[in-house]
Amino acid sequence: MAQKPKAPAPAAARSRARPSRAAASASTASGREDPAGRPVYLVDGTRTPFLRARGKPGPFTPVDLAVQCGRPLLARQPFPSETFDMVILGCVNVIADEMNPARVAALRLGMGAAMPAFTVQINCGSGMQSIDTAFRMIELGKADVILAGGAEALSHSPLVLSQEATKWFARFATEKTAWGRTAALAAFRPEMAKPVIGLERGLTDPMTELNMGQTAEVIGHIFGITRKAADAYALESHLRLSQAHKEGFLDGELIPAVSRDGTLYDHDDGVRPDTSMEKLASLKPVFEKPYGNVTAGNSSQITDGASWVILASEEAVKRHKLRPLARIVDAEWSALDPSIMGLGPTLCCTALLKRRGLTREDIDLWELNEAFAAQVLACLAAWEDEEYCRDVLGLDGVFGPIDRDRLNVDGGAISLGHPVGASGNRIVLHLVNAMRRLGLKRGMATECIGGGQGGAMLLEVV
Ligand SMILES: CC(=O)SCCNC(=O)CCNC(=O)[C@H](O)C(C)(C)COP(=O)(O)OP(=O)(O)OC[C@H]1O[C@@H](n2cnc3c(N)ncnc32)[C@H](O)[C@@H]1OP(=O)(O)O
Repeated sequence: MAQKPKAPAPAAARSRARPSRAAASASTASGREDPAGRPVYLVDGTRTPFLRARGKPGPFTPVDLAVQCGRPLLARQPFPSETFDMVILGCVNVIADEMNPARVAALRLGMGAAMPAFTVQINCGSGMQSIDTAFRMIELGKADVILAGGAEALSHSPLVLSQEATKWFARFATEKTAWGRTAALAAFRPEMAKPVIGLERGLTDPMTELNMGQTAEVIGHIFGITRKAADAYALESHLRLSQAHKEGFLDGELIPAVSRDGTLYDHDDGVRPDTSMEKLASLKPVFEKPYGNVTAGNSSQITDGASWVILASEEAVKRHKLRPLARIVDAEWSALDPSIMGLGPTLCCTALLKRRGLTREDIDLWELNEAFAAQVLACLAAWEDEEYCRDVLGLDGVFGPIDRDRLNVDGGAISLGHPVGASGNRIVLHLVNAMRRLGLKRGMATECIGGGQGGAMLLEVV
């Protein structure tokens, strides 16, 4: 069993009944029978460079990002864009002039006025949910070719005002007399102008009032993840991504973007090849001061970016002579206490493998979204913890270790950034490309989801 850290428990954990390894009342959708429908293939995909949010709105809105990597993707297909049956886009922070960004993106991509499109929002699971929804539609014979993506511009996140402010604006707008408007004006209080979702971009769970970093502190504490282990994980993430850039491992997947003023954005700008354990150790905890372990260096970065994949049925693959990259085998979603949301991957991956009659050893490559180093490491520790595996995952023995050489081999959200609505899509796309490069067969992409959920997708290279 992992050692408890010497520092006091994070305030987030002390201030409420601290969930133990076994306390998670968790569920998965695994009761569902496998519909054993038509095979579904991932045939292509692209993403934009991931660009750090730098305190002011960046060069691209969510739809701009979706269009930037969508246009070259559509252009390189052997069929016209009207062939798509549907466009599905994950986006968490939709901006006011891009309501239903899926549809706005489809129109701006020139996919025709008759192209149906909808947006999905399940926080950090949005970009993977779009793939799962497309997968199920094709599997059930409701569609043949779907464009499924995720787009997020955290630098453009709208500021959301309180219900009190909303009521005040409604009252002011509907007062018909000068006296009524004056009375409404007199009722305005400056604190009403304070956004309830502000520059922290909705990264606080509304039920527990813990922000995402605090939830990482909680599970890091439960599983005894040390600061040194988290920093070492973060350092490796930067080294792996910078190596992947150097070796051209991201070519084909990463598409440069050009802003309206003509500036070219052709690389992920969050990666720090020059970081070191010393530099990481010097950073102060951000979410639990002064004893926490989660810092700017071992957290995912706040970033803008988009990613698309194309899914196709077997018939569509034959008809358009497409080259499938992988088959989507199955997907699974789980839910758990929001204050330990980071453990979501342990539930859905375990349930998914069980349903498929597979074990951890059958998975050649893993992409586990790096929300926080402490969160990734807590998942790995949970899978090796007998009590957790028995009481929460319902296993007879431990799930077992995941080899670091098979996990996030080209870095992840700590070095690359985490545009929340896009990341789930990117990890699926990258998993497929990395498996093909390494000559591997079966991979799992998984992510924790703010609000207390987890998502997992199983793919096989064809
Ligand atoms: C379900 C889920 O997926 S939950 C996850 C959802 N996403 C999140 O919650 C986002 C989590 N991340 C964050 O909130 C933010 O990145 C924070 C609050 C941790 C940090 O934000 P910022 O302070 O803006 O980060 P920033 O990148 O500016 O780094 C702060 C400092 O650390 C330094 N730093 C950061 N990383 C490193 C590094 N790897 N090496 C050396 N220095 C570093 C920076 O240089 C900077 O120093 P400076 O102020 O002297 O320039």
